[in-house]
Amino acid sequence: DKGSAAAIPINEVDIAYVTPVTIGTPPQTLMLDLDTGSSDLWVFSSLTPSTQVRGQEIYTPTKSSTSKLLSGHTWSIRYGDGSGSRGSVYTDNFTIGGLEVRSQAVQTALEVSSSFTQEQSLDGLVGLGFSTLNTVRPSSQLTFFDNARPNLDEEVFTADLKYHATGSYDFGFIDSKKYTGNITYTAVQQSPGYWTHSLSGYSVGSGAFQASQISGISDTGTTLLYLPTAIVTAYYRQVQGAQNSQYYGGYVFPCSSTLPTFTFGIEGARFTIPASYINYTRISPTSTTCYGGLQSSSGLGINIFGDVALKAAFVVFSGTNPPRIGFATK
Ligand SMILES: CC[C@H](C)[C@H](NC(=O)[C@@H](NC[C@H](O)[C@@H](N)CC(C)C)C(C)C)C(=O)N[C@@H](Cc1ccccc1)C(=O)OC
Repeated sequence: DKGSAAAIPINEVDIAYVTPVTIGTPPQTLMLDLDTGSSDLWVFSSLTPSTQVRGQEIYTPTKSSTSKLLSGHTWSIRYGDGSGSRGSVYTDNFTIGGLEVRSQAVQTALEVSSSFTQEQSLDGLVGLGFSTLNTVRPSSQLTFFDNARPNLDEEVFTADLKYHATGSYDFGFIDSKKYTGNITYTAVQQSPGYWTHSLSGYSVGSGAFQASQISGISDTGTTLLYLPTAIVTAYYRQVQGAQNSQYYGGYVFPCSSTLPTFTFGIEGARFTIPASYINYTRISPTSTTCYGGLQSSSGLGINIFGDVALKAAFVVFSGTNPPRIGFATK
């Protein structure tokens, strides 16, 4: 078995990517954020208070002949950006890109935080982290990937996220048309449940490569790239007028500044993030001050290789034993 689906940016600065999925019988289509940084599959639903729904598509379990309440089960999740949601649980048929899982746990939101209400193009998340992170209690549930794995041609899924364009997620196969050269794999530490791995180092612009093991998580659900302060300050030292703003909560610079590229290593391979990906967004529509796509991880307690980095590569999440992650140029 295998599947392939679009990864569509939800706004003009790629703040997140959504993928069409179908749930239930007859199929209900929702646009969900496939998130390797968490492991709950939750959706806006008919149980979500209408005051918290603003334009999202909802899943209505009572309209599906194959839905079943997972009685007595609840969930509650908090993300690194402070957002969160909680609710009850159904099982139902769930399909991404033609790949179906029967009796997938679909977590129906009874409450969502305001940032989810405000994001009207995002109808929920599909957690693709390791199932150990799932928050359903009293019994935790398996991710879509863990449920699909026994039927997949190959125990992998791949992410081909694109800058200001639609990319794709593939399940069960590696599409050789989507990358160039070889895939470089590196070991994954699967506890506590993120896709945790190391970079072999970095370079700023045409500067020398600094070899150093930098551990972090590859997280398709996080927009930006968060690295240790020393690396981030070395980068912005090359940017005219850059400053670390308390007010804006990170590095900002004049939008007209010339930014260097940023290169990260995976084992012996090198991946270069174009300057345009790091010139992330104006701090307001009419401002000439811009916010960087590379920020310090010091407040997070974890380095996060988010979309700004991932969209510079073709990424293979391999559920083999032991798990590993692969990067290729494209
Ligand atoms: C089950 C909880 C999941 C795994 C949650 N995962 C995350 O927060 C990770 N991914 C975050 C998501 O990708 C998020 N950006 C999706 C959007 C649409 C809201 C972060 C760390 C990159 C987590 O670790 N939450 C922390 C809260 C946290 C994390 C980081 C920093 C500060 C606080 C927690 O509650 O752990 C039990």
